[in-house]
Amino acid sequence: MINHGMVLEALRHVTDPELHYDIVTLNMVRNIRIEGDRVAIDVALTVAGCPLHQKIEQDIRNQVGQLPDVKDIAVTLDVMTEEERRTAFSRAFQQAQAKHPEAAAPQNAGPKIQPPGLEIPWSPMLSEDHPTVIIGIASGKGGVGKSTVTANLAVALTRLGKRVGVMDMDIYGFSQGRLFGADGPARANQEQKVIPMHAHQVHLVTMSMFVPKNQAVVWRGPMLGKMMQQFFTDVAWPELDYLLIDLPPGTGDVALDVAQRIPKARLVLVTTPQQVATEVAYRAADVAQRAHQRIIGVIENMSFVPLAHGERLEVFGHGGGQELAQTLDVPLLGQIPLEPVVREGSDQGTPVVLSAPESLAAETFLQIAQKMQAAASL
Ligand SMILES: Nc1ncnc2c1ncn2[C@@H]1O[C@H](COP(=O)(O)OP(=O)(O)OP(=O)(O)O)[C@@H](O)[C@H]1O
Repeated sequence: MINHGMVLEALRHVTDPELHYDIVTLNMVRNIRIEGDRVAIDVALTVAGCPLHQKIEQDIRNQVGQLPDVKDIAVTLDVMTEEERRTAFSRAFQQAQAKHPEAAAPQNAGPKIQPPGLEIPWSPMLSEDHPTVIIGIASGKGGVGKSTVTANLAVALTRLGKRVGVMDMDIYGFSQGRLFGADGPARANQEQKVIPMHAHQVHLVTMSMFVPKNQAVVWRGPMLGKMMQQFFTDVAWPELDYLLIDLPPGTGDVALDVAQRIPKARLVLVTTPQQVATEVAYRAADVAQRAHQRIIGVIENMSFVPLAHGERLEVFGHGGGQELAQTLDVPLLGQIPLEPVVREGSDQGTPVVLSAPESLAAETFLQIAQKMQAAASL
């Protein structure tokens, strides 16, 4: 005789291909009905039009089909309510924590997970009158050096005596851990909140603290918004003068979430001198401006290779940053040279501002940090 417990146990072997946890743990199984040798299962998917629904359905059929006496399986797929999605997300987050038992708090519990929701203030840091200045670092295109710029500006700000945090919201391409040479799973404090990593005087929270090494994150928009919320609510941020948020490239959900949920956040756009990069950056800026987000300046990265006698080799063309800044009517905060020391510093986990402080790039980062400070306070 099949019973409810046997079906549930079989379903524990079905994994959500995106969240990487089983569908029972994630609260995706809404209902199981058993009539003789017939089993009907109702499953709620995290988002509508989930492209992986066929795989989930097939896995359910495979697993439940292995139970003795099961002749017929009916699977009904629906979409989670907002409340169910929050629960699924929280559970995925908790599971990620549980996978690193060595990171557990003294009482052997993971960081507390607040059920995300508008009713809970994300963080006092977000209120307009809180002194922490929040700056999102954005780019239109990937690969223009946004993460490198974020890490170096953070370190440059500490050199100016500021207390700085970095929130790596570049969820798909998270790299801040590597750039800061910081590794290891999330650890929790007595209040069960995540303790940011601390490297080169910067407090850092990044996805690499929550996912196993080399595992890609394929969560979609709504989940990413929740992630950002948790990066505020469930992290024990210390007192900060600046919080820099490394945003994913483009104009995706996270950038819009920042605009809508953290209206006090300022935005800095990173581009290369190339026309195409500038055009894409402009589109990102356009979305930000329409969401009433204040852009405080443009940074042009990989502007030129410095040659002997002050000459410059403009590998990626000329003028993109200036043009973008003019179009947006904001200052061009600086032009960072393309220098091997920048990449080398990043690869070794020490941003160039510290690894080669005498380099032109390091000097430029410090100047930009000063200008950014001034621009953010206006
Ligand atoms: N000014 C520079 N000089 C030399 N190398 C640089 C410079 N800026 C960035 N790089 C190198 O370019 C590569 C891309 O940089 P980075 O990962 O910071 O880009 P990104 O815009 O954050 O990318 P994505 O958005 O795709 O994650 C890295 O290897 C980095 O070390």
